[in-house]
Amino acid sequence: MTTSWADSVDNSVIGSSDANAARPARSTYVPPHLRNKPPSSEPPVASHSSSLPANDRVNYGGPTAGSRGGGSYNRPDHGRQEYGYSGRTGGGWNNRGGGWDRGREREVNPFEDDEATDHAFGEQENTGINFDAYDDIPVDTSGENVPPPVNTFAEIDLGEALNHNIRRCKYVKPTPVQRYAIPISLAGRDLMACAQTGSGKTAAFCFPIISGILKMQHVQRPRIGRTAFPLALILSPTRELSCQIHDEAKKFSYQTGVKVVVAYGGAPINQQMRELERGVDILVATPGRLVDLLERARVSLQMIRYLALDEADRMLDMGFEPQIRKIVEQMDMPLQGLRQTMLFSATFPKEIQRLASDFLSNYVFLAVGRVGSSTDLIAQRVEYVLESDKRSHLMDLLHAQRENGIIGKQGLTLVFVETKKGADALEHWLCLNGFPATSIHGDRTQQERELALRSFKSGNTPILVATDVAARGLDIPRVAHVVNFDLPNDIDDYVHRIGRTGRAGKMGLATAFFNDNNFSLAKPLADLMQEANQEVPAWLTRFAARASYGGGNRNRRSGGSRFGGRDFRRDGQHNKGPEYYGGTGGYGVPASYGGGYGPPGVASAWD
Ligand SMILES: Nc1ncnc2c1ncn2[C@@H]1O[C@H](COP(=O)(O)OP(=O)(O)OP(=O)(O)O)[C@@H](O)[C@H]1O
Repeated sequence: MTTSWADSVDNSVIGSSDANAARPARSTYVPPHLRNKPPSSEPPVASHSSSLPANDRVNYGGPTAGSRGGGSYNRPDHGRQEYGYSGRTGGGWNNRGGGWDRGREREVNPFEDDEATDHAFGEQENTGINFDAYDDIPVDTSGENVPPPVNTFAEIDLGEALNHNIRRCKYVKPTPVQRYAIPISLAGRDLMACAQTGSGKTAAFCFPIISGILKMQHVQRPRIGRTAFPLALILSPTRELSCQIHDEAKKFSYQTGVKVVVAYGGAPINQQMRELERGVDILVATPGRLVDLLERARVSLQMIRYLALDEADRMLDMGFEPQIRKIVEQMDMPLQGLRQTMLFSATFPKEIQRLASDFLSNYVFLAVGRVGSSTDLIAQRVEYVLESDKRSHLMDLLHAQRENGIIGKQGLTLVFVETKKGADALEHWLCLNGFPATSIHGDRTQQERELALRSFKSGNTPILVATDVAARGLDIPRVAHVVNFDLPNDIDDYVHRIGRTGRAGKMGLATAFFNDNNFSLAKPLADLMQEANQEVPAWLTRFAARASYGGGNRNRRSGGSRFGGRDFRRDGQHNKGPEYYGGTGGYGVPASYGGGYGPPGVASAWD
């Protein structure tokens, strides 16, 4: 029995280095940042003895063995019972209850929404995937004893339940990144994977995690107050992306018994804490909200077996690195080697690769496609447009689209701007001019952000004006056109932005408005377009030449080899000190990277 705060500190589990170790029950969990603190009369963390079932996974064998501490998970689905906000009823919060209908304790069918959407858009199946587009894609792996790739899902032992969900997702065969990354991860190897936008990275890290959890035997988790002990942690830089990964992971783990929970900023934390109390195997989170939950002792990372960072280069750039280090290195997560770590992105600058290697152990580096580049599926146009002409130019584009019938439900347009104010103003102006638009940026409430995204996805407002908060990861079907109304400062941001179209083998169009203010982007943009077999206008080539001579190019990919993603370990310089990163040209002057994400003050837009 815990009698005092000091006792609870003494009794707490301190820095487990053995993720497999079963811990004796304690009544109060003390988060690592509070351990060894002097006793206080007011414990900062409420001590609750709880009879709630812990998340023990004992002998869980998949769909046929479907039982766990809290009851059977293999109940037939009885359809989606809406509670909370559905978007159709208006008001309130989107309920992301981990896919459970609490009223009836039944797992909600996550595929129902897809079926409804397919029906609404007259689509029967995922037939748009053009795998031929990927056939001659270059693939590069490095590291010791790299496990060989597979050609089909059947070749991989993912388990019947997961295979069934893959079929439900209408995934017929693995995409190239999945062909390589899944066997590497299933072999237990750490992985740094670069693959082009829209190429299926989410499944590439979710499948091995879910399959690994299903294979775990006798995992006994501590029963400590209200603390949740997830087995896997997936971190992503934005709230919307975390929600999307959560939705995908729920589909992949439907009726497997694996419980997925999401925690992100801007939404009520109490609701998320309640969900965590009900049990969690895979926690998908944004870093800020996770740190909050860790400090409140509502989550402990001591049982983590799998750590995945999506958009890993973004997660390790200047804005997020301290939070990520805190989560991974200063709380109670097992050390690298004792957990499996997977880092994924479409872009991986070398200085970030070096930082990332701190989190990895004997890892495999995988590059699929011209990494850091855009896919050939996106037709890229760049037009010289003065600041003062941008609105009328956009209007011309939209009118042309309307005439060609590619606006509305079947053809969504995503317009990127530099600032939150700029997003509001452009949205307002578009609406005034008869183009239904909405916007997403860091100054909008989370409810507004989620509502805007839903309205855009459904085609109700087929134009979304966005800041970089929507640049990464979001998988919105039917985005036909991405307009860079304001170009970003960083070429990697450009790659991610235009990657909101041309996904999963489908074609897309990206138009950029360029003017003298974008001088520093001229060379990397021209290089990138050339790499992707796009027509580079003569005036841009001239800008690029001037930029190379005049030192105007401070962008990190100025050296741009044809195969942009290379394992930095191969350079033989990765043991060098900081001077390596201060080199001229090529990758990385520290002052330039991160520049694309704006000053530190705007980082909140990403949380
Ligand atoms: N094997 C597959 N077969 C068919 N479709 C797939 C397959 N794998 C993934 N997809 C679909 O491809 C789309 C893009 O996948 P995903 O969002 O994981 O891309 P990504 O590589 O993470 O992109 P980004 O770099 O923008 O984050 C999704 O709609 C997903 O459902």
